Amino acid sequence: MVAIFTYAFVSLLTIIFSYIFMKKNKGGEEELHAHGNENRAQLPPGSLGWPYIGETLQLYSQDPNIFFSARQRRYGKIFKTHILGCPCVMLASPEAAKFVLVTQAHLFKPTYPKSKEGLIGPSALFFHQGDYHNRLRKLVQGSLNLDAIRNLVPHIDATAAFMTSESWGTGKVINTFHEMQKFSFEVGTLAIFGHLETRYKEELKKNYMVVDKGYNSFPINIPGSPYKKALLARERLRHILGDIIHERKEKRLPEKDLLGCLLSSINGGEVLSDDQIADNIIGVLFAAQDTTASVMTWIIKYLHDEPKLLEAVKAEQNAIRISNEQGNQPLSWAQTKIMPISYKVVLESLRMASIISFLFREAVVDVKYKGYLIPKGWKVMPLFRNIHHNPEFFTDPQKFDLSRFQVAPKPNTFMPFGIGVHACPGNELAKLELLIMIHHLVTKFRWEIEGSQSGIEYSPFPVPLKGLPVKFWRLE
Ligand code: HEM
Repeated sequence: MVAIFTYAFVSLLTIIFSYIFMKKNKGGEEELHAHGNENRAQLPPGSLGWPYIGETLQLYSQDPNIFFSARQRRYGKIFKTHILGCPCVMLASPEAAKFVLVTQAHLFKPTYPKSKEGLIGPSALFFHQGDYHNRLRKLVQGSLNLDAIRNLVPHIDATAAFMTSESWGTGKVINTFHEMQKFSFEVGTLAIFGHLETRYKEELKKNYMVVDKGYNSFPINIPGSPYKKALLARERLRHILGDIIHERKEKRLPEKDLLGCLLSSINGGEVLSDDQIADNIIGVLFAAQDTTASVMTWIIKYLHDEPKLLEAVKAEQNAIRISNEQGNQPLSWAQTKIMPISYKVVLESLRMASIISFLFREAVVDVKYKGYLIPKGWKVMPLFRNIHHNPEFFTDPQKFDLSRFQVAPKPNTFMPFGIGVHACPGNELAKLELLIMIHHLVTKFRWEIEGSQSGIEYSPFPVPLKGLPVKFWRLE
């Protein structure tokens, strides 16, 4: 009964949401007719579903991966659909992903619902193309390059040690995803601010969590709704960031963290405004936290499910721990570079979980690709997960198998961090923090997954059901 009500409720919300979205995007349908018969014939195969709602209900009433792979089986690697009020072209081939994200990236712009843009901040780099994006991207990349992150190793190591010592190890059930969110938030703030006073960090964390919750909720701006609460928390975040920015400006210290890079940027005599800086800080926190936390949660599950592999990872990490006087010395940058088994665990987990299953772009002009028309205004979605799970590129794709990374995957078949001008500038930091967390987990704990339920929930990234409840016991 509850399931029927939930389904009916979700369906109703979906219809309302589709309608609102559709009104905003009415260009899509009109575009389709404006092209006339000749071009209409060139649209990719696939179904646009029912009038107005398209295939939105089908997408939301099942696992999205099944929705996409069923259509790929039926129509091939390029197909059209209509979801959330938008006509879309789905692309499940490496060549098509490269076309949209790299070689012809100027024909496609990033696109996000306005409600989400408002929560992060309109000046965050991932909403932009062109000069402003280039400028911001250089700054973000500069603060996350290898030289910058190698200095973070002792701090990430200390954070992982502290977090796993706090409440773990007593056999109490913990929500793995929530714990990993705390960890990735700490690492994110390290990269952004270096050392930040605890009172600021606590305020940021408290309000950021409300924003994060609202981001994943239905965007209805009425008092008490998670979305409204998130908007209010976003305002508070802006104030806190305003104070931090002000303090940093007063100190006039040339820091190399992201805030330092943003503050010292001068372009044609112009500095970035405090709003631009705040939007980009919230943007990076957003890009860094749930992504890394979801992948770490999957790693804990995969290692649990593969006992032999877990033993091999333990042997690799214990050798390092012994050379560090049983963990009394911190991990070094050089040591994080000699973890070949653990590194492949990270890569294979990124492939298996494909937590960013697809990206959204929008065609800025009519585009022809492989004889098909992608009309201006249509959404275009490179389907990473379909590519990562295609047996043409990864044999027996459902199997967790490190040997597939013995050689580099074929070009554009492995894109967990995207490709092209918007590819993830935090990818090295993400892999580094995952390796450091693996080191602490396998050398100090054994763990059991609580309950027998398997399944996936979306928050919005896929994570094991209920955030993977796990009992950890200390090894010593
Ligand atoms: C395992 C963890 C992560 C995954 C899977 C991931 C994945 C991605 C992907 C696929 C994109 C491309 C989006 C697009 O093309 O539209 C992206 C962009 C981005 N990521 Fe990550 N990311 C992760 C962690 C991080 C971390 C730790 C940071 C920062 C500390 C970060 C910062 C960013 C930023 C700022 C962008 C936007 C870049 C731009 O638009 O130019 N990410 N990420």
